[in-house]
Amino acid sequence: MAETGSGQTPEFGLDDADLAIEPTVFGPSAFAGKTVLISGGAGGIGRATAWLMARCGAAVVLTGRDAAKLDAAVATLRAAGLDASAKPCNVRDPASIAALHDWIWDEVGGLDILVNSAGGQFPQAAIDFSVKGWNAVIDTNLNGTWYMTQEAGRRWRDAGRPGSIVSIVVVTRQGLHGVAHSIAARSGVIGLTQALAVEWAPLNIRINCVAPGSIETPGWRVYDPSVIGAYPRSNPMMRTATSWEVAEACAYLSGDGARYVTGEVLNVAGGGQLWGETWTIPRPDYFNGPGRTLRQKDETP
Ligand SMILES: CCCCCCCCC/C=C/C(=O)SCCNC(=O)CCNC(=O)[C@H](O)C(C)(C)COP(=O)(O)OP(=O)(O)OC[C@H]1O[C@@H](n2cnc3c(N)ncnc32)[C@H](O)[C@@H]1OP(=O)(O)O
Ligand SMILES: NC(=O)C1=CN([C@@H]2O[C@H](COP(=O)(O)OP(=O)(O)OC[C@H]3O[C@@H](n4cnc5c(N)ncnc54)[C@H](OP(=O)(O)O)[C@@H]3O)[C@@H](O)[C@H]2O)C=CC1
Repeated sequence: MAETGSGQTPEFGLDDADLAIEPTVFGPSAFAGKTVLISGGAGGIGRATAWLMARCGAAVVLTGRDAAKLDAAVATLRAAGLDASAKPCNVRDPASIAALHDWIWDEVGGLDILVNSAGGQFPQAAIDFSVKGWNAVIDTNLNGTWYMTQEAGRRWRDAGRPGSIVSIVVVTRQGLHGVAHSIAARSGVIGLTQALAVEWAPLNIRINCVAPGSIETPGWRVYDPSVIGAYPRSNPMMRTATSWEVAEACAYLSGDGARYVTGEVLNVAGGGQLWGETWTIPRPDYFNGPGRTLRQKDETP
């Protein structure tokens, strides 16, 4: 891993110097003339998506809560000759989202693509969730994604312009345990995406989700090292992935190559949606035992 322009190397994942040179299947003009808003744009997956689309000609607008983190990301993108700007916003706060969109439409000249990458959760057994903890995760991942999505949709409708949205979720069907609040929130986002794909087709707005597997990013800091050590075994490819591998999926789904695709969830999980398991908390002993045969079924495991 190389040093970033700001001299900081993230504990996990690719840094800006890596993102500046990662090879891509997309051409240098694939997003020319497009403005792309990326929430969580200074985080791992959002930052990689920003670099990819900016390197392919887009004007990228980053948002997140931490202004200093956003400014540092923009400085490095600009130093590479790319078109980047940022404005802080809390996706849990509709007023700050409205202010962000006012600025984008007044100062940047409108919007073409929204990537909802702001999100996260903390690992905890569901039975121990507090009301505040549950609400924090639902508010960030479900409500926050909805507020951003609705605001973008309204502006595109009012301007008579087409739009495209990609929301980052998690693999909800199997494989990710110890984050039930996040599974609930992301299942909501997936249902919302399917509903909006139909309702917003007349507005010429496409909307899809990307469900990443084990992607090495700064977001991993909240997981125990023993848990992180098991991530390569969460999928049949037996490896973790880079933020760049998710960014390329975001570029495909949000761009013209996917012009006939809406309401989809693209797993970028190395097949982890089919095989493998990931505990974000240490795996309970119950699941480490040999299991029971039919004759033993009434015995204590
Ligand atoms: C195939 C598939 C393979 C898939 C394989 C996938 C493997 C990797 C798994 C996924 C990885 C990622 O998504 S990583 C990328 C995402 N990034 C993150 O998750 C970063 C961390 N998460 C966040 O920051 C989240 O946004 C979030 C938790 C909602 C932060 O919300 P807030 O800013 O409000 O946070 P806080 O104020 O700190 O906390 C609010 C309350 O939440 C609760 N809370 C917070 N942290 C807590 C904790 N560690 N333990 C208990 N409770 C906690 C408390 O009640 C807090 O209130 P008090 O009690 O009053 O304090
Ligand atoms: N990494 C992985 O293995 C996986 C990640 N994902 C999901 O992908 C998405 C991106 O994750 P990743 O890049 O890894 O994580 P990061 O933690 O690196 O990035 C998430 C970003 O979201 C921003 N954010 C969080 N809450 C808010 C908020 N209320 N308002 C605005 N911005 C917010 C944070 O910025 P700031 O602190 O400045 O607000 C942060 O930079 C998340 O939804 C994550 O859960 C899903 C599966 C696996």
